[in-house]
Amino acid sequence: MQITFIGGGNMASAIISGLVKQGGHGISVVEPSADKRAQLAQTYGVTALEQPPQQLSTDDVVVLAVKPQQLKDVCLSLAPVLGNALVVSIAAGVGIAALARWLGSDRIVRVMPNTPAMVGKGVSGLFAPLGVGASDKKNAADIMAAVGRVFWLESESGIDDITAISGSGPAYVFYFIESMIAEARALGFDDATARQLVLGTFDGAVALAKQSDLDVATLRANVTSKGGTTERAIARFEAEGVKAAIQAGMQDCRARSVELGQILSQD
Ligand SMILES: NC(=O)C1=CN([C@@H]2O[C@H](COP(=O)(O)OP(=O)(O)OC[C@H]3O[C@@H](n4cnc5c(N)ncnc54)[C@H](OP(=O)(O)O)[C@@H]3O)[C@@H](O)[C@H]2O)C=CC1
Ligand SMILES: O=C(O)[C@@H]1CCC=N1
Repeated sequence: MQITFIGGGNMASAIISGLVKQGGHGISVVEPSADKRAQLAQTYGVTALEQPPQQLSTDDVVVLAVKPQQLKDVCLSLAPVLGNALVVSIAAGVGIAALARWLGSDRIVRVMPNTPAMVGKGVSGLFAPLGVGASDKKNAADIMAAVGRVFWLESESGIDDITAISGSGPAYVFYFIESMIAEARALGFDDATARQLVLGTFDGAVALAKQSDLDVATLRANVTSKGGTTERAIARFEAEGVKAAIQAGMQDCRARSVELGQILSQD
């Protein structure tokens, strides 16, 4: 596959790193920053361009990896050279109808990836409208499968849903990790030890949740001895509304995805 990324920032780099490890693809990246171009070429051995190619072919796949706010201008400038290339947009919010209007093509798949793609542990939600063919869907899924797990969504609003779960989710997890490391430091552990204690705990808990036949609520109950220490911590979390805050945060995240789509898709 010949894949051209438009935008070589955080998420594009994460996907490119997985594709390069897999091998067998021709990858180029269009990126305005000279420093980022040099870094991408050096780290991944990809072709880094300042401007999009003069013409794309029907067999090409173009991955739109710029910020949602940059997407309209990027699509309008791509339209004359796009030909009939398949477009994969990883941008939050902006819907297929607006993309199709700006690109003059509806051969589009939307994807919501996440940054653990960088280490091959990404989770991506994909949506393709009815007119997109099976081989285009397979190509889009193959790109994302190179960096992790792939889930097809039945409706485009599923992209907003999954943004609130897995797209933004790594930041929620890092927030929890950061909070625990800060408290471990406050208890007197040095930075490296605090990090190992907390990351080891996450690693172990996730591995146990994946391997166990028990659901996570039971696994939590198994740590929580009656009258013991964990019970106090969980009681404080509940009293402070931590679970409700996490759920409300996810709802706000989803609402922002919808709002971005409404604001940025107007014309
Ligand atoms: N980060 C994440 O966890 C996730 C991000 N996404 C989506 O991925 C997209 C990219 O996000 P992210 O990688 O974090 O953002 P970044 O800002 O890291 O990357 C965007 C890149 O696009 C470059 N750029 C700007 N204008 C153009 C242009 N005209 N042509 C080519 N490149 C251009 C930017 O350069 P410069 O900095 O010089 O402006 C920047 O390097 C967003 O739409 C986001 O919604 C989706 C899922 C997860
Ligand atoms: O914060 C954002 O808007 C992007 C989309 C999902 C994760 N990062």
